[in-house]
Amino acid sequence: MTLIDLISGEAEDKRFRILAAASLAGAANTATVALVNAIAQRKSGGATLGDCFLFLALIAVYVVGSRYTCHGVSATLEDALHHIKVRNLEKIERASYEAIERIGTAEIYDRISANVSRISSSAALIANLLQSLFMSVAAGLYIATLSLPAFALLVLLFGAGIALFYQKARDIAQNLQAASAIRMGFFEQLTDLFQGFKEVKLNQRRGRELREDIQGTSGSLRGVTTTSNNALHDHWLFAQCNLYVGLAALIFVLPQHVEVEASVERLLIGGVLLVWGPVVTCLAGFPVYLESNVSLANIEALERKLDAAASEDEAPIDPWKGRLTRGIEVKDLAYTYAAAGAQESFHIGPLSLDIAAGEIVFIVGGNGSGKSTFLKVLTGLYPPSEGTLRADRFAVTPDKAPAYRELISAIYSDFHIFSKLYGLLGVPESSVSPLLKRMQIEDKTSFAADRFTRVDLSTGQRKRLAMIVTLLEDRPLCVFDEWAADQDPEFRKYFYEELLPSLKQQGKTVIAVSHDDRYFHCADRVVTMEYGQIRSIESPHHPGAAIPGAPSADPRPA
Ligand SMILES: Nc1ncnc2c1ncn2[C@@H]1O[C@H](COP(=O)(O)OP(=O)(O)OP(=O)(O)O)[C@@H](O)[C@H]1O
Repeated sequence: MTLIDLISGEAEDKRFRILAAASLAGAANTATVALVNAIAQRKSGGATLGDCFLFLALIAVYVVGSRYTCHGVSATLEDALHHIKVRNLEKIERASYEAIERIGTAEIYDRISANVSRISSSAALIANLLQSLFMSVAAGLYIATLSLPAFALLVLLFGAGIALFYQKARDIAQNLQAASAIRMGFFEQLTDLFQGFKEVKLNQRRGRELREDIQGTSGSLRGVTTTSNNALHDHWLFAQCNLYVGLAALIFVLPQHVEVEASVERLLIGGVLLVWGPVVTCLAGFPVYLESNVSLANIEALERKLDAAASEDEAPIDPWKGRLTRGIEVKDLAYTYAAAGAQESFHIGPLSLDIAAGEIVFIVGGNGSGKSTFLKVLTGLYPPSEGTLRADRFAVTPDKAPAYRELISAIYSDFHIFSKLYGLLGVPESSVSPLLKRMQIEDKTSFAADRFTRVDLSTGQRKRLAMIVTLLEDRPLCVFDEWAADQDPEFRKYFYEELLPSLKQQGKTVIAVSHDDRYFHCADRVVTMEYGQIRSIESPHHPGAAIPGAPSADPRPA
């Protein structure tokens, strides 16, 4: 799709009015020049009062037509871009977490913000282009009325020039596409720099090496952009030469073959100069037009990826209706990350585990044993590659996964606190304040107008804010990934010995990843993971008791 297709599709019934306004503006502009030419050619008398009125009327038509065209194109383009953004946001919402992780945030940010802005900046260009096009047509007709052979000669010359121009434009578009890919790499490296700024500050060599990499990318970008700009300038020169050829043909070639009066000759030259203005306008805007088309192609490519990633129905099947009464059954469940290069990708499973409603289960194990990955599968973020996940005996299939996730309130290790309490908008301050007190952060932040007044707190305090959100959500299944890791000893004790039991008392099921072995007794069962497998399932309240389904063999891969 090109920029013109986009605007044309969006304009619908406005399309005709915009085209009519552009053609009126173009024709009025041409007629103004023709009128001035005609007055200048008069042998006697000069301009009349009628000429003066006609002149003013033509200017008025031009102003009204041009204004309508510009405003119409700009509003239509902004409407189209707004729809693109809204459509993509909906697609992002319906895409699986796994797919968004794979696509990466750099590409999505770049397409939905930078590319959309680039297209937005071309509205004036398109409006000018439309008017210039009609002006060229009107000027062509004017030339045709003066001399048909001159008209035919110019159409032949300009037609050949335009065909060559567009042929070459394809190479430039490819260059612009390459520049766009490099620009995204540049953006990723800048993100790396700012996210790791502390680390860069502590290590000059790291900073230097990262800067060298970013400079390398910037250098590549400079190379590709310079090539594109040079090619565009060469194009512009070529088009200018094409016009000179047209003028030369009229002055030197035409009179050799066709009888042309001197006065007509002058008018013809005036006519060509009249075409010159709009053509130069079009040429000057050509780079922006090409770049906008590349941006549009990028957005379309992202949309295709999001379409392929759309795994979730807007109206999922919901057999649970917000309740979990029996529990969760995991049967031979496995998940494998997508392979990255030659390295074998990590996988968990096959895992089997039953979690009864109201139970507190700790998932423990060494770093990289697959605990967080298991939690993501358990919470319906990653679809199992094999096996089944059931809640209250209903299989969590893609058509039910969104409803299943509504049973869960989770604080992942890379949790996020939203700027507003989305999902809970309208919750009264009187419900939040006691929780701020309970989490001992009432002197650090408060709650007003659907948001916490401050969220720039310490990691442990931010986790307490996340816990407040969980408590407010009041869902039957609570999942915590190393929540206590950043808490002081006093609060860690509070989490294990008071908070978790109180959740259990409310009938909630709790699954928590933990490294705090001194609190393992707070769980009903402790599931130990190793190399993506369950190594053991123990019940701290019944040590040594045989746990059904607990594997005993060494799970390490052979
Ligand atoms: N997004 C990802 N893409 C590909 N592989 C991943 C991804 N996230 C994790 N892994 C792989 O999965 C392995 C297990 O990671 P996971 O976070 O599940 O471990 P963990 O047991 O929670 O570790 P820790 O105790 O350190 O938090 C990692 O070693 C890594 O190789």
